[in-house]
Amino acid sequence: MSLLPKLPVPELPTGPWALFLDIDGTLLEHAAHPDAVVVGDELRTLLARLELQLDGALAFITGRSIAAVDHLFQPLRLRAAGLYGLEHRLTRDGPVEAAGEPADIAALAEEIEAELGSSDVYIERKGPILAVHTRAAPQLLQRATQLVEQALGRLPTGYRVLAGNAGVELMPLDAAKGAAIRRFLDLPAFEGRRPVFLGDDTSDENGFEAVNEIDGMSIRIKPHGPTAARHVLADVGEALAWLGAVCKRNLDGSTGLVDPSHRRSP
Ligand SMILES: O=P(O)(O)OC[C@H]1O[C@H](O[C@H]2O[C@H](CO)[C@@H](O)[C@H](O)[C@H]2O)[C@H](O)[C@@H](O)[C@@H]1O
Ligand SMILES: [Mg+2]
Repeated sequence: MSLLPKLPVPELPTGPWALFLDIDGTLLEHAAHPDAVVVGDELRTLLARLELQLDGALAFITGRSIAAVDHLFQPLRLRAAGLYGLEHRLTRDGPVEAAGEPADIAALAEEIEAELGSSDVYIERKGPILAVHTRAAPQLLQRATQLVEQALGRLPTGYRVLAGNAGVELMPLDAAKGAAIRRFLDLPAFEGRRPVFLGDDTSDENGFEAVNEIDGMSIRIKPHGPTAARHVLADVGEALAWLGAVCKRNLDGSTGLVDPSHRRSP
């Protein structure tokens, strides 16, 4: 990670490319509760157009479950890696293997719920991942972090604690956005394309590192400190404006965004 000044985001990537999108804090403004975010029709239309222009080489890379993503964006369904890559939908209409909740994570969730659960603290149970949201009670973030860190000692090895945006998450070590992006790049629809990844959070840093390693474009939204991303955008508004400009330029036919030799894959 570096504090070096970041390059402005290029107007458009050159050559065939693929788009990987974080959701919260990148495409959607944060809201008081995970269920309170708003997906507008304009965003749905923009994503559907970009997906078409990219011949299917677009995927959500998110900490949410894919079921939660589908609910938010319905009726739009896109390729997705959910739960930081623990879940995948590799084709638009393909199946998702939902990850179950291990008994020890369920017990921990109930324990934290008993101590902190209130209208101000939301404990989001996402199968093997537990997120404790303290946006409405920032004074409880320290205690929430302490509880999940203490639990690490009791759980089987293979879990880590990651600071979230106004909260904290406990997750398996193999939940990582970089690996999720690499998995998509092995698919025919993504072959030979340069990855472009937009994200806003600590959990996106691993994705930035992965795309940097393969000559992709890493773009961090609203960085608060050091980031591995090579480009920055100020906020969700700028991210949407950039995506909108990319889409419009392609509609105008003035970019090589779509390589016509690429077959549209399922
Ligand atoms: O990887 P992302 O797509 O950015 O998802 C990260 C987490 O986003 C959600 O929580 C965050 O957004 C909520 C809505 O704005 C906000 O209320 C919460 O404080 C944020 O932490 C989602 O609920 C999590 O499951 C994701 O991991
Ligand atoms: Mg995010």
